[in-house]
Amino acid sequence: MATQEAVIVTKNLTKRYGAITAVQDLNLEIREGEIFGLLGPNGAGKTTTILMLLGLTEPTSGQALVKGLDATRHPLEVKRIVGYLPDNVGFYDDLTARENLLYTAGLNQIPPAEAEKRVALCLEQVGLGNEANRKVKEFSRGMRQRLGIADVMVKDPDVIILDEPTLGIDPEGVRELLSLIVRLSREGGKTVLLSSHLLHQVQQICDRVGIFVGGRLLAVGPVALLGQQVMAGKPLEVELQAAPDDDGLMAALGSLQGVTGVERQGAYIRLRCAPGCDVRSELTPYLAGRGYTLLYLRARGYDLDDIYRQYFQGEGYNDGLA
Ligand SMILES: Nc1ncnc2c1ncn2[C@@H]1O[C@H](COP(=O)(O)OP(=O)(O)OP(=O)(O)O)[C@@H](O)[C@H]1O
Repeated sequence: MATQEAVIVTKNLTKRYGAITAVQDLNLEIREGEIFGLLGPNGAGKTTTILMLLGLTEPTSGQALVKGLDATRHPLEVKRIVGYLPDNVGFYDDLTARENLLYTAGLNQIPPAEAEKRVALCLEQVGLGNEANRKVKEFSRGMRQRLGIADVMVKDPDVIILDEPTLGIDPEGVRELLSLIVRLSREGGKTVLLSSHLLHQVQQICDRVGIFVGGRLLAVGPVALLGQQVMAGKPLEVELQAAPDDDGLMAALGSLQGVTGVERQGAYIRLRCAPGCDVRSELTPYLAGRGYTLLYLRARGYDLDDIYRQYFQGEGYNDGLA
């Protein structure tokens, strides 16, 4: 569980590449044991931020601190406490999973007997215990990512940074990977920073998210709170499905008091409510009284896709980033 102690802190962190400002005045605090999602489209500055936190890129101005250590001044100490999974993790394809992790253990000066134990445990933790002696070239992308997490775990870091960890993995693989990340945080007490543009996935596991666009952090908080902020003062829109889905249903919905608009959107019907009005609690009895059954109901604007879109629209971005 997250405590109040900040493990990752950035203070007016800024990085310019010539005329391009990749990261602008970033002020962020990530607490111990927290899973924090850094969200943004390609080019938002996520990777640049991560590289500055690891001491791999020098900030133009400002500071990146990990457990109080300035990443620019103490890159080696920071690397000791941070495990980093880049978006394109590299392994020796002709070596087995176990041999690859033993190599990492060696680089981290873990004594051989201890290394054998840790490697076996890490492979077990990521569900690759039975694949330890298979060559990595036979692994799927999902297996490689899990091996990447095992590789990060070998040195038992306090902080884990994952750059687009779920990219290119099938839905089942994504589920496994996300539950693994949650276990590392909840059971292992690790602080996790992950970057992603895959919103539904991040929404499931992050305690807080930061929305990052054009090098600037536009909003930070738990997903539910960001939803409330984005939607404050706007009329409620709900999305629903009901059966039987006939013309009478549309007419009935249109005559419900407090509804100002009804339209079809693909498989769903979208209702717009009058300002300050919320018809959700009335819908089930209202429809049941007219012979309809409510099958699905959701308030729009409160999940991460909607929140993200609102911020992008404000910044001149458009849809299609799910
Ligand atoms: N070494 C570099 N030299 C010049 N410009 C760079 C360099 N690295 C990044 N940039 C620029 O900085 C901006 C932020 O890039 P960054 O890779 O941090 O974004 P990102 O959010 O991680 O995106 P992606 O998901 O595509 O990796 C981009 O405009 C990019 O072109």
